[in-house]
Amino acid sequence: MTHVLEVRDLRVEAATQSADLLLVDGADLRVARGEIVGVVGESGCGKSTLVRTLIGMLESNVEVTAGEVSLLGDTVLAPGRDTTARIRGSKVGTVFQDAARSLDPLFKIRFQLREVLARHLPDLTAEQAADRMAAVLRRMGIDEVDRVLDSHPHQLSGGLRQRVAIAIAVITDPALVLADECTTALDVTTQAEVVSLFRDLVRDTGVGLVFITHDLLLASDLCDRIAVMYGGQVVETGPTAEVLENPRHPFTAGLLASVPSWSAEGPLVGIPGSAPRVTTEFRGCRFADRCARVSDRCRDDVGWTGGREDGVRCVHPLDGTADRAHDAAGSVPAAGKEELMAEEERR
Ligand SMILES: Nc1ncnc2c1ncn2[C@@H]1O[C@H](COP(=O)(O)OP(=O)(O)OP(=O)(O)O)[C@@H](O)[C@H]1O
Repeated sequence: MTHVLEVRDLRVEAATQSADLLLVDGADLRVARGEIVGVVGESGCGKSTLVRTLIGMLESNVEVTAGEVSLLGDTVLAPGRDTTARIRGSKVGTVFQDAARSLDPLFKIRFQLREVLARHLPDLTAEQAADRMAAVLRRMGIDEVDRVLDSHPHQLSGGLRQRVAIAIAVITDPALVLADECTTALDVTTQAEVVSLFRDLVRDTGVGLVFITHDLLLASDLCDRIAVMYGGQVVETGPTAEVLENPRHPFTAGLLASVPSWSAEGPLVGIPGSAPRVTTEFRGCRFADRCARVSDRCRDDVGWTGGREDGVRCVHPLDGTADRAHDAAGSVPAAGKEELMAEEERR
């Protein structure tokens, strides 16, 4: 099967004054037509770098050093070849957390949508362009099409601005949409509306969606498959229900244990400590220093248990809910447990 998106063994490095950092390491991701794949993880795990790589918007000190990316079977990124910037806006639409990044405050929405069409679909007549603009806004659940088209971004509510930002991302009928924390700044009700919009859009058009979020509840609600990232690596991947109901990576279990509704039966436990700064010299599991199951083997390069499609990057994966329950309460290394106990006592 030809996938809409196929990312293979992607490695992205950043040169800084103190060290060469590894922002994304060996990442794989596949998205089929009409599929929603969630990329979840803590802040700083490399989610946005992955998105910026896919749309050719990396900062000047950041470079792709290995791996390949294909869109609809065509290689768009490989050693010595990068055409990702060319397909941005036409075959790949992007929605960012802040609609301000997608919208220009100086221009009315009508002008901004027309600009996108003029750049990517220059053969459309004025009438066809007008029809398309009205249709895409209606698809976004917007009734007052003319008012919105004649507004500047600041005249619209936050929720409406984000709908327009999504409209800009999809007006060219892209094969793939990348949504990077695009519901994070919205209130809960608007968040639910945007999630429902995405669900309908994917069902009706067959577009592939990569939904980047740190919110596991949102991901569980929307996504068909999930890739959990930690320290620049995808550490666990599979169908959403399997990953979230039976997590195998201790980090995934820790993440779940810190979500209130998942931990209803047990204590709510955060993951003490923070992710390591991963330089190109770094070896071994990125999560080792925060993991109760750590052993010497974790200090070597850690491969996949199971495939990269349905597997876990761990040498001591959890097995079943009993393990998970134990780990949720005990996933904290000794030092972390002391921290938690001290905090309890202070309270
Ligand atoms: N240009 C850069 N130079 C050096 N380090 C960078 C650069 N861009 C990102 N990083 C670092 O790479 C890591 C991954 O960043 P990224 O923004 O991809 O993470 P993220 O998971 O999207 O986090 P967040 O949710 O906070 O945006 C972070 O530690 C970040 O500080």
